[in-house]
Amino acid sequence: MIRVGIVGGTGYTGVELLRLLAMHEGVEVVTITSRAEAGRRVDEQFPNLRGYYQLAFAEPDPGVLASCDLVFFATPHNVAMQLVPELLAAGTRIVDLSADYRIRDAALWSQWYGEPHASPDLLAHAVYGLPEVNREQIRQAQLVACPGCYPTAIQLGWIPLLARGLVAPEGLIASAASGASGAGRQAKVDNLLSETAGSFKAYGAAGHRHLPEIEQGLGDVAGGPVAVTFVPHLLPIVRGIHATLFARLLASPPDLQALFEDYYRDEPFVDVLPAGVLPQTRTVKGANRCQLSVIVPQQRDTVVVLSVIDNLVKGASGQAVQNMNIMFGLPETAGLEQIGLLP
Ligand SMILES: NC(=O)C1=CN([C@@H]2O[C@H](COP(=O)(O)OP(=O)(O)OC[C@H]3O[C@@H](n4cnc5c(N)ncnc54)[C@H](OP(=O)(O)O)[C@@H]3O)[C@@H](O)[C@H]2O)C=CC1
Ligand SMILES: CC(=O)N[C@@H](CCC(=O)OP(=O)(O)O)C(=O)O
Repeated sequence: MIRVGIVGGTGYTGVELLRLLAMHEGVEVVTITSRAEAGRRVDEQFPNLRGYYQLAFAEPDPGVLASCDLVFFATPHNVAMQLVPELLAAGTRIVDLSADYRIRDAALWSQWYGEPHASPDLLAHAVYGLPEVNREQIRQAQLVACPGCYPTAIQLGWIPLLARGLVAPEGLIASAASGASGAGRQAKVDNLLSETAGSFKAYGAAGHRHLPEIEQGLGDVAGGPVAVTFVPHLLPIVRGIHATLFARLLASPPDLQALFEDYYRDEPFVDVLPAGVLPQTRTVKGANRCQLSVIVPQQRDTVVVLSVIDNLVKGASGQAVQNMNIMFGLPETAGLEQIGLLP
């Protein structure tokens, strides 16, 4: 049994980790933290978990966390980076769902996150936890930085085209939309039902903090710099991301449907839909799955990729469990076989 700790158990990604790990036979959750709810039973706070956990929330205790084989951080940025150095020194492995270790360049991180990085020396040791790109490095990693939700949907859509050098790397355009759970469980006026329902809007259009992460990851795949225009939107749904990705083809392309199917043939959690079938957020809701379609509208020189994920599963907690499975030599699909909820 892998002894697991979770820091940040009362956010949406924390409770989603608990839901997924309850079905995972190789894991025992030994501690789960919340400062606000310390002492309260987990299944009292989240009745969907009744019968699965006997635990109560606890204050984060570095000693208890250091006794775990693996600690998940499901916390806002600037939390993991304070505790991770001590836990790594104790031999505990880390999967961080926050942005603290996603960007290799500490100055670039500070520019987008607005504060100095607390453990910049560890950035070079962190492995970016997108298994479809970094599976081999993840196996040995002590510290895995789980990708953000938009970066997961967007990178998986463009990777086959950039890896094969088929599109112009400097002119990539991503229009993506997220359900409101992407903003977390903190109370904010912008996320009230009456602010979101029945409406659709862009936000962060002048620059979103996921941009440097997307450009870094795609640059690694392309083998050189890429430039992305990224505009996120807020969808009046709870879960789901839909990304519409535009890129200019450099030459008359090969059969792109066959290329995508071939590229992701052995990936358990990336599903290239048949030609003519377009993805929907509801078919991946609750599932650790990215569904993709590739199209060349009007047979011109722009290729469009459509990519959907559940932001809380393949975009966060499911991907975190996938990383844990790889790190501990378990079947990659363990605990992650849920089918999307339709409708
Ligand atoms: N929501 C999503 O779709 C996605 C989120 N992420 C990332 O995952 C992380 C968690 O997101 P989400 O679950 O939405 O966040 P929430 O804001 O909903 O939850 C935050 C959790 O962190 C705990 N926490 C906050 N501050 C501290 C602190 N200083 N020390 C210890 N614990 C703290 C809170 O508990 P308490 O304050 O009681 O201790 C709470 O349990 C974020 O970094 C987010 O960016 C990544 C991908 C997708
Ligand atoms: C709808 C919504 O507000 N989404 C969030 C994305 C949250 C996320 O997952 O990003 P990190 O993991 O990098 O925090 C946003 O745009 O800020």
